[in-house]
Amino acid sequence: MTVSDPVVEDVVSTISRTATEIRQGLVGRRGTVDEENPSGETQAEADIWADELLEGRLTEIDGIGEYASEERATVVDCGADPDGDAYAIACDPLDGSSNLKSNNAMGTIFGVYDAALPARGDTLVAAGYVLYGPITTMVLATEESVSVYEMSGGERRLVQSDVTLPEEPVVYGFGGGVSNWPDEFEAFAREIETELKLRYGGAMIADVNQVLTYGGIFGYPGLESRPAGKLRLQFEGNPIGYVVERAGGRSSNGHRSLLTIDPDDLHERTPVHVGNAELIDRLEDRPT
Ligand SMILES: O=P(O)(O)OC[C@H]1O[C@](O)(COP(=O)(O)O)[C@@H](O)[C@@H]1O
Ligand SMILES: [Mg+2]
Ligand SMILES: [Mg+2]
Repeated sequence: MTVSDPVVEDVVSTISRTATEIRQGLVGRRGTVDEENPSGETQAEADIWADELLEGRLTEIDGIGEYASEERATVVDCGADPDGDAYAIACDPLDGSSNLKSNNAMGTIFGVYDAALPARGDTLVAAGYVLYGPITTMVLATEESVSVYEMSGGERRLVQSDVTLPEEPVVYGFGGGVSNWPDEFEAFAREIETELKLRYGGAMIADVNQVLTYGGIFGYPGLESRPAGKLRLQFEGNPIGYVVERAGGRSSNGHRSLLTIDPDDLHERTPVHVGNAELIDRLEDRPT
């Protein structure tokens, strides 16, 4: 099934082809390099490599005006104007790349914004992620629906359309470390852990995919030591918020939808909570 917007279709098929190469190219690129990304985190060899592959391909697409990623300081200008007819793409080339060491799941996240970056999440026209699990899958949310594809040989094959979160939540995963959680979040987490089953793997994409599959909640809260949390709004929070909201769930920074935050900076961080609406409502009901 192709996406009705031809530029978005071009982006999605380019990411499908590139993701297959990224997956194969992880072999031999598990080490870190002596560089930090704009968020001050040590980069893996694979982070830089995946970013360069995606940048090279996506900036060639007609109708794409900007490319930005977690791994580069500034927006790449590709000529067309995202405040006019063109779109802007924001990527997390490898989400969860610290899992390379232990060979656990990782992903590639993308958002297609109809605005110059940094942009609000409610200007997204599509967003999704590739999950490098035992099977490489893509979850794609557009204005029309949320679909799941299995990827093989650079092609994507639809396996589920009109995806919605299961009504009965089953799993939860919260990042950041209990000793670093603010008291209010800890109290919420204590409640949730008596109701749901823990699933936390250290790659947001893999953890969110469990929430989408089984129902539940994923959160990376603001921390005592870092009130804005760890995850980045443009590359992680917004795309994942868009996917989960399109699938009938909710996203939040603890107070309101991630998609309604006016960004000040390309690399700004935000607390991220996504999942079944009833659970996100309960989280927001607690004063923080
Ligand atoms: O190691 P922690 O604190 O649990 O952090 C895990 C979180 O960090 C991330 O790995 C950050 O993403 P990157 O790997 O793209 O920097 C998330 O995927 C994940 O949810
Ligand atoms: Mg990430
Ligand atoms: Mg990353």
